[in-house]
Amino acid sequence: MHNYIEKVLTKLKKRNPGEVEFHQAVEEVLESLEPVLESDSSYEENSILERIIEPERQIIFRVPWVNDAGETKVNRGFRIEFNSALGPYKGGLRFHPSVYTGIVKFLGFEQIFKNALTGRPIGGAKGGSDFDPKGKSDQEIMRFCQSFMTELARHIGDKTDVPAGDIGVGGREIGYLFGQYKRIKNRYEAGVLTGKGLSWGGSLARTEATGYGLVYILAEMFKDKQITLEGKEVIVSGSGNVAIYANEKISELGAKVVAMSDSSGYIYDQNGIDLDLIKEIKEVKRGRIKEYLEKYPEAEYYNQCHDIWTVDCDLALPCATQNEINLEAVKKLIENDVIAIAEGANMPLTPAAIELVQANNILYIPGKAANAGGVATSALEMTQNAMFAEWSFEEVDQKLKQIMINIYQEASTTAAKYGKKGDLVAGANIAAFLKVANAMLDQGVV
Ligand SMILES: NC(=O)C1=CN([C@@H]2O[C@H](COP(=O)(O)OP(=O)(O)OC[C@H]3O[C@@H](n4cnc5c(N)ncnc54)[C@H](O)[C@@H]3O)[C@@H](O)[C@H]2O)C=CC1
Ligand SMILES: O=C(O)CCC(=O)C(=O)O
Repeated sequence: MHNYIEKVLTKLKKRNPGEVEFHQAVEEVLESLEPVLESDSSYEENSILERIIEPERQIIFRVPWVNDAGETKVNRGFRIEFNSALGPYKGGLRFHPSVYTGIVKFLGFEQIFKNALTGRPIGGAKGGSDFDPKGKSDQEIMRFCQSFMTELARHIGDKTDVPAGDIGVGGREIGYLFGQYKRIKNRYEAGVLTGKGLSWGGSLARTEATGYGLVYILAEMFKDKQITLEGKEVIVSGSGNVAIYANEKISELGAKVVAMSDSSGYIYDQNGIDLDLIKEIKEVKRGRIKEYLEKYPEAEYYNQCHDIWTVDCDLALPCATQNEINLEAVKKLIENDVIAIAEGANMPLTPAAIELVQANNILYIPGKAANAGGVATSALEMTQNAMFAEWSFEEVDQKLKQIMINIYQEASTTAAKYGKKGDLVAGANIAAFLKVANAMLDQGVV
């Protein structure tokens, strides 16, 4: 490993003890930068790595709220404003009990590079809370969101920092957050959040964008490799926003999704998953995936969500959460002759899993390229808000598709240029790094 990278990683671990997901995300990016650092010493001379791994601002705050039983609860809120070299901070909010600084920092760090790949003028950020939305009433969710925004409001703005959804934060939560922001600021600032409702500043196709974008980039890679999607059997983990719309688009293109999951287990339906039923269970009833069996008793349910990767498939689309595919899971996928893995989730493969995937020449698209369609469409939502315009579904979808094609081509050509032909991890990391690092050089020591 390049001395400079090794020195920075050692310092990172010392200064951010215990934040293992953050270490993992940084290590993956920095390791691919070796050819760049060797060919241009200005990054080292200007301490770009030391600066790029240090968030510009970290906000941690108390979120008190009252549950339906009248008890006062306290959660912790986070917003990590990581890098603004390319534009206002941009990235989602995650509500999940596992959220702590290490998770928010890994997600914020990934977001810097993902956002750079979209070609839109957006910096990187992430936020959230250790609040668990599971089992909470609508009123409890609203009170929590209002309390969360009461503090967050002072830190964000349409030209400062623009949050959106992530795990546990969808259209309902964005609505409550936006309502409270508007009330506090006494100003209709549509561009302060993305993922809004269609009648109050949201963009058509933002709901579908991450899942659709994932399939668009996969389709572009398959076109390049002359492989067809038609008839392929697919595993999509998760059954939330990304998973549902990845399923929708890949099915439309002729593939068959045979397994989906939630945090309690997974279902296998050899006839192909009935997506309308999944939407009903997850988007309307907010229920568990197991309820699928009530309509399709011949389908199978297993109560270990991680075992979904033992299902025979051609394509694996992890769309649930970080580190959901470990070495053991990848061995199983390879044994079952998987052709390609594309990451809808952020960092779903462990480092050992990625290494084995690459050693076996499995086609692989890393999350910061593969799931960039969501944030890219958020940037399109910001553009529409700034222009007081509303584009049609087809117009946004077409722009999204073109952005995903561009990301694939940029990652592929950059990989080849730096001697890593076919390695989209290196290609995506290097292409994104060059944009952000060069902007930082231009802007001086800030
Ligand atoms: N929503 C967006 O626009 C974007 C989301 N992502 C990433 O995609 C992933 C999913 O996010 P969303 O779909 O937005 O969240 P969501 O909250 O809509 O859905 C998450 C789904 O994953 C399931 N899940 C959680 N832990 C699981 C586990 N260990 N095994 C199986 N299923 C599990 C949940 O039950 C739920 O179905 C996350 O990694 C997120 O960071 C990435 C880019 C954009
Ligand atoms: O739309 C956005 O701003 C953020 C989406 C997101 O959280 C992500 O890309 O991981």
